[in-house]
Amino acid sequence: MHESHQIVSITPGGSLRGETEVPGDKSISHRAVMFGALAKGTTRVHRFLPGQDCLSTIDCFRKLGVSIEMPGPTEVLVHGKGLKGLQEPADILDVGNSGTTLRLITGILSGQSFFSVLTGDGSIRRRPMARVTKPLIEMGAAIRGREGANKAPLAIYGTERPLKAIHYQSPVASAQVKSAILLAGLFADGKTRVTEPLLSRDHTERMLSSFGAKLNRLDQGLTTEIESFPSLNGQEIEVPGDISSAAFLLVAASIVPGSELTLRNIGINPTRDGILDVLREMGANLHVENERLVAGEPVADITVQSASLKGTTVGGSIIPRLIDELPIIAVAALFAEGTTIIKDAAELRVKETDRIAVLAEELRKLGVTVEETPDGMIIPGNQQIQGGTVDSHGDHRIAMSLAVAGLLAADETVIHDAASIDVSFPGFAATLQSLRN
Ligand SMILES: O=C(O)C1=C[C@@H](OP(=O)(O)O)[C@@H](O)[C@H](O)C1
Ligand SMILES: C=C(OP(=O)(O)O)C(=O)O
Repeated sequence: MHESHQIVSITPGGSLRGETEVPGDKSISHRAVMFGALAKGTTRVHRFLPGQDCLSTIDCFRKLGVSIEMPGPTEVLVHGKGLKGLQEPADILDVGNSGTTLRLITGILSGQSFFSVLTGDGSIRRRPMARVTKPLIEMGAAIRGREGANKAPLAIYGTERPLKAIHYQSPVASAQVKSAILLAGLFADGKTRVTEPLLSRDHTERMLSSFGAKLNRLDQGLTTEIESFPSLNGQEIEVPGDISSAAFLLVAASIVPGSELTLRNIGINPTRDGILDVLREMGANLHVENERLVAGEPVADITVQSASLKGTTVGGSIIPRLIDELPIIAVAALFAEGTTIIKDAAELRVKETDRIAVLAEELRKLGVTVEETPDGMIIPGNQQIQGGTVDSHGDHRIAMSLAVAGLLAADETVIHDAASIDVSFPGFAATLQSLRN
C-alpha cells in the first residue's frame, strides 16, 4: 500500500491483526473548540482530532478573535471570550469541507451584533443550508445567501437585539440543525426548543451542559430546551476515539479472514453506535469491554474477529445513529451471504457528495453490482471485487470505504483524490498498513 497526497493504492492479501487507537471524534472536537470559545476561561482539549474539518473550526474562531493554541498535535487550548466576546472577523470565514462547522457557526453568528460571511469548498457550497437558515431567520437572524439563503456563501448581518426564542419542529433528524438552533438559543430572549423526528447525536447537549448551559431533554430526548445567556465556564475535555473512523477498521477486520483487532478508547455514545448493532445483526464477532464514561461520553475498547457475515436491512430510526457509516456498511454487505437493503437514508445524498450515487458508481468500477434506490441501495452479497482505479470525488468516507473494499479484491485498487481522508482520519493508510500481516 502506498499513500501520496492524492492516491492510495491497496494491494489485497493478508489479514489485519493488532491493537490501535483511532483519531479523536470529529463531532466532539468541533464542539470543544466552539463551546470553549464561548466560555469564560481556558478549555483544554486532549486527543483533539487534527483533521482538516476541525482545523477549519479552529481557523474560523481565531478569525473571530479567539486565541487558540496547539501545544501538541492533538492538544488544544482555547482561551474563551465569554458569550459576548467574539469579534467581527476582518475577512471571510472559510469552513473548508466541513458541514458541521458551517451549520453550527451559523447558529452562533446569528446571535452576534457584527457582520460575517461564511464560505467553503465546492462541496460545501452545494450543500443545503436552508435547514438552518430558515429557523434562524424565524428567530430574527438576518442571513442572506445564494438561492434564498440555502447555499453558501452566507452573509450574516448581526443584530443588537436578542434573538426570538422559538419552538422549532425540525423536519429532519440532524444534529447539525438541532445544534445550530440550540446555539442561537444561547442568544435568545427566552427558552428555545427544538424537536426532531428521530434522535440524532447528542454531543451538543452533553457538552454544553458540562460547560454550564441549562438544558432540559424531554420526550426521550427528541425535544431539547435551552435557557438563554447562561454562564459558560471552560472545561477539560478528553475526546474519545471516533466510532465513525473505527467503523472502517471494524468492517475491514470482519471481512478479511484471519483478522483480529482491538480498538482502544472508542466513543460508544448510544446516538452514534448503530454500526455495532448492524454488524452484530450481520453476524460480526464483536466484544465491547472496559466501558467507562469520559468527559460525559461513554467510551469502550472493542475487539473484532473476522466472521462470515449475512445480509440485513438497515432503515428507520437507526439511520441517524449510523448515518456516516452507511458507505462502509455497504462495503461489508458485498461480502455477506444474501442481500442487504439500505433504506430511509436519502440524507446521504446531501453529504460531502451524493454518497448513494458516488458509492454505487465507484463500486461498479471495481466490478460489483449495486442497485441505487432514491433513499438507499440494494446490495447483493457474496460478490468478488476485481480491483481497478476509482475516485473518491473528494469525499473522505468514500475514499476509506473503497480502500477497505480493495483489501479483498483480486487485483490492486487505486483510489484517486484520496487526500480528502485527512478531513476525518489523518494517517488512515498508515494505520491500516501497520495492522496488516
Ligand atoms: O453534528 C455533527 O457533528 C454531525 C452530524 C451529522 O450530520 P447531520 O446533522 O447533517 O445529519 C453527521 O453526518 C456529520 O458527520 C457530523
Ligand atoms: C457528513 C460529514 O461531515 P460534515 O457534515 O461535517 O461535512 C461526515 O463527516 O461524513
